[in-house]
Amino acid sequence: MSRPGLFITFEGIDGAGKSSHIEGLAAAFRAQGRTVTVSREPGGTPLAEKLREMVLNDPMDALTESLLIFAARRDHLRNVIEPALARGDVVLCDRFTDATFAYQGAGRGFDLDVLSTLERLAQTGLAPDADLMREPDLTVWFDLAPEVAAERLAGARVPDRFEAQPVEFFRRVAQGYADRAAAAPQRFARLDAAQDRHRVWQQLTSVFVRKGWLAIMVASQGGPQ
Ligand SMILES: Nc1ncnc2c1ncn2[C@@H]1O[C@H](COP(=O)(O)OP(=O)(O)OP(=O)(O)O)[C@@H](O)[C@H]1O
Ligand SMILES: Cc1cn([C@H]2C[C@H](O)[C@@H](COP(=O)(O)O)O2)c(=O)[nH]c1=O
Repeated sequence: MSRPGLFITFEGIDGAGKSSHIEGLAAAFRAQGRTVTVSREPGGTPLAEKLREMVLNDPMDALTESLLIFAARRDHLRNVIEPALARGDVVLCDRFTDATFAYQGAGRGFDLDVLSTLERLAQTGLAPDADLMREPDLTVWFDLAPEVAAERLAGARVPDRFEAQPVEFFRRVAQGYADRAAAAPQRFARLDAAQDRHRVWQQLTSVFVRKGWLAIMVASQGGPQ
């Protein structure tokens, strides 16, 4: 019997530790016989990856940034996410629309109502139910103090336009995530991302075990190297 697709997103400020765990989680789902699509935003299609390069590197105002991000998102939904969900895949996506509300909304101070309008335009009319606005089934929020994230990233790579922002920007972004989580507590799972990698992995997999999406045996075997 085919299983319904699952759309799972990973959120948090830069350096919170999301990427360190996504492949491990994909392996855990595959070990249970699920087909997994791993992707990221902005990005995930050739067009969206081109838009990502611009958003991360070229100077622009917050409206331009938001329009490009939602354009990338629609292309990603049309060509990758919706087809994968229709096949019954588990889709693991490094960031989605909560990032737009946190970074462009809370971080840059851009109008949240305009973002909600763009969200509805970009995320509706693609699923089998034409009226459905696609949203994640679960959003895992790696919650970490901006000062700790900055320490983790220091010297790790050349900073992009976002990573180069001051710590005050990331305080606003972190508050943006907290507001999103408070508004949708059923969808969000908060992890204490200040713990070491192994403990973060344990927190992460226990969320999926509690939901009945991963077996305890599979969850306890994987994890960070
Ligand atoms: N629990 C942890 N404790 C200490 N360091 C960690 C932990 N998790 C990840 N790191 C390190 O912190 C840095 C950032 O991790 P990672 O790239 O996974 O974060 P991210 O949330 O995906 O960041 P970004 O969104 O900016 O790509 C990496 O150098 C990684 O090795
Ligand atoms: C989806 C999305 C992303 N951003 C920002 C957040 C990050 O700084 C970068 C992506 O880099 P990562 O290393 O892949 O996490 O883009 C944003 O500002 N708004 C968004 O909607």
